[in-house]
Amino acid sequence: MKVKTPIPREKGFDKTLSLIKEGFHFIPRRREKLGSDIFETRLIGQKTVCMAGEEAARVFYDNDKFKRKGALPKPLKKSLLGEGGVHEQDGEAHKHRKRMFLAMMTPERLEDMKRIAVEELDNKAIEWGKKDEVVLLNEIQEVFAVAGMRWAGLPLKEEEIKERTQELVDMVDFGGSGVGSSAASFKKGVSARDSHEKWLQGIIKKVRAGKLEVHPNTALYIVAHHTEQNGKKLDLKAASVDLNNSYRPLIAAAYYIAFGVLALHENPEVTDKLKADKDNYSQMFAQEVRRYYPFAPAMAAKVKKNFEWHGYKFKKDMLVVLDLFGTNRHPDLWENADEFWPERFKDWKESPFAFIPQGGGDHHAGHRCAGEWMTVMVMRSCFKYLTENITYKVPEQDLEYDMTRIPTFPKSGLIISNVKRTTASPVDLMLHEQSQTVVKS
Ligand code: HEM
Repeated sequence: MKVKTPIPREKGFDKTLSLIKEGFHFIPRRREKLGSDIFETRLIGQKTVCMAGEEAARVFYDNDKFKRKGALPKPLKKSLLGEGGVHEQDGEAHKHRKRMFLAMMTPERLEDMKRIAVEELDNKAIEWGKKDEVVLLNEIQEVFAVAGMRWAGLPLKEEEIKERTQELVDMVDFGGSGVGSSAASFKKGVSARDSHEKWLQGIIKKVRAGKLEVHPNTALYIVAHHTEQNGKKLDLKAASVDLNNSYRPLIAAAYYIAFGVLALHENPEVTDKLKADKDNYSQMFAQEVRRYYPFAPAMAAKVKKNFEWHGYKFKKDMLVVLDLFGTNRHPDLWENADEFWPERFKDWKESPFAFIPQGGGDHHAGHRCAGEWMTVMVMRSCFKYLTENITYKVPEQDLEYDMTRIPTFPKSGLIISNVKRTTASPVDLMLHEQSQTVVKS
């Protein structure tokens, strides 16, 4: 990690507009220009420290030094994350709420998720075979939306699928940069959340009243009956936000699937390696997709109490932003960091602070993503399905992706054509693959 002391300060006024314009490039460019992995700037009208690298992530995920209350920008809360959920809890309240999520992620339930996702994918592939071409990102978003809602135990009617899927997509992708999307698309994200939460609240009420029976191992049951530290059930709003948090983020993994198919297209030798799956190649491939391709650019927190680090005084309530994407591409941590090379994960010395596409640190004690194991398992199975169970072509299209858009994806949405199912059922795929249910980082 390169640290210049005193910590450099970016000249000029508030840089929020530059952040919106530059997206994933905002922090990495300034680290380069200022020659330091920590620098000071101004964002949303306040002094802000931006930082990147393993050492920075270790400090950022120290619960004694940082808190989440007041750190998340309002647009993100209103659309993507919701208000009153696990993301903005701190201390014991956070640990207690996080346990609720981790109780859903048992090995059996993760296997369930994988099975359901492959089933939905196979159903879709039957439809794809009847069409000239399909936009893979949209198709996988629907696969994951339906799989997530089924897995969570929600009573989803056939005629509701399109509407509920669109709500989930609008919450995650509100039409451009997550920070700087247009007012109209942001409004779409907010109204999608309102409608979805209202639907969930109705369902939770029925479960609590004993009018809807649901298996006790499902997210729906666990959230509906979860009690807070004060012994009271979660209030209905928070319950709907966190129930949504148990499956909505799977939509994010659809972007990784589109990027993975792009990687397969650009590196044709990878397809055979994926099929052979020697040394758990599919695991290495999924990890490299998460490392190399952009999804979450950064994470924000506020200083909990004054401390000094590298001679810099971090003052209580100061805004600090960790460069997630830049850490995954940091040259100190990754050889040829800007190359797509799954084999790098073969002898990788696992570190919970060097590889942080879904946050860093400890899943139980900190804010690291509760769905990381699920993400990797589902990604592996999808990539294996797409290479072993179907054949397809990638026609001429615009495969560029815009690094100022958050989330970003190949501009065409990744069109595939001439889809043919090569096996009648994906059952072999599911049986022969032993899942890794614990991904250390
Ligand atoms: C591509 C897939 C995903 C990405 C890129 C992603 C990314 C992230 C990131 C960056 C965080 C914040 C870490 C922090 O606060 O420092 C997070 C937290 C979280 N994620 Fe994910 N996530 C993904 C999939 C999932 C899935 C599938 C689930 C659930 C099934 C999930 C549930 C959560 C929850 C509940 C939190 C809050 C954890 C906490 O605050 O303690 N995520 N995720």
